Amino acid sequence: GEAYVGGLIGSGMKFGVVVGRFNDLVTKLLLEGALDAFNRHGVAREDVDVAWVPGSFELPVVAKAMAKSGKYDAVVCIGVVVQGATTHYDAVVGGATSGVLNASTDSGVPVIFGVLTCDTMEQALDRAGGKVGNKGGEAAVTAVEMGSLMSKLR
Ligand SMILES: O=c1[nH]c(NC[C@H](O)[C@H](O)[C@H](O)CO)c([N+](=O)[O-])c(=O)[nH]1
Repeated sequence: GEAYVGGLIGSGMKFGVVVGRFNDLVTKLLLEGALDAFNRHGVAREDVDVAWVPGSFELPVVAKAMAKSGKYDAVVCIGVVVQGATTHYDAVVGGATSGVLNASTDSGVPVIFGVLTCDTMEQALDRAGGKVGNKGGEAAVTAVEMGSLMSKLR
């Protein structure tokens, strides 16, 4: 039987990125990390389209539109939800999580969940280029691997 393996070189592939403006002190760092990772994995800057939305709750509708456009090998969603500062934390996280999953499974295009759900802003910053790494960069590499894998399944 076949062994399908996604590669980590994204040259010639196209990606969409949807970024939440809420907590943009951190989401900007996550986006930078994603763009840097795409570059390091051979993706040309002009092959990455970036859309900004007000918050994580708005990520799914734009991610789904990008995925269904047929223009992208994969879509990355970037957001930050901080429990300590959010009265409706569960609503935002729940909506973003189920919405992003639906955008992916409904369109058949990988939509990568790069939404930080942290207790404190410090934890979020640690995951946006701090001592824990950059989750935006990790989401971009996941997008390259998934885009590559999907192209082999067609
Ligand atoms: O991305 C976030 N959106 C948040 N709210 C906005 C939400 O995503 C929608 O933009 C808003 O509910 C309008 O639909 C947050 N808080 O509420 O704290 C948050 O921490 N992170």
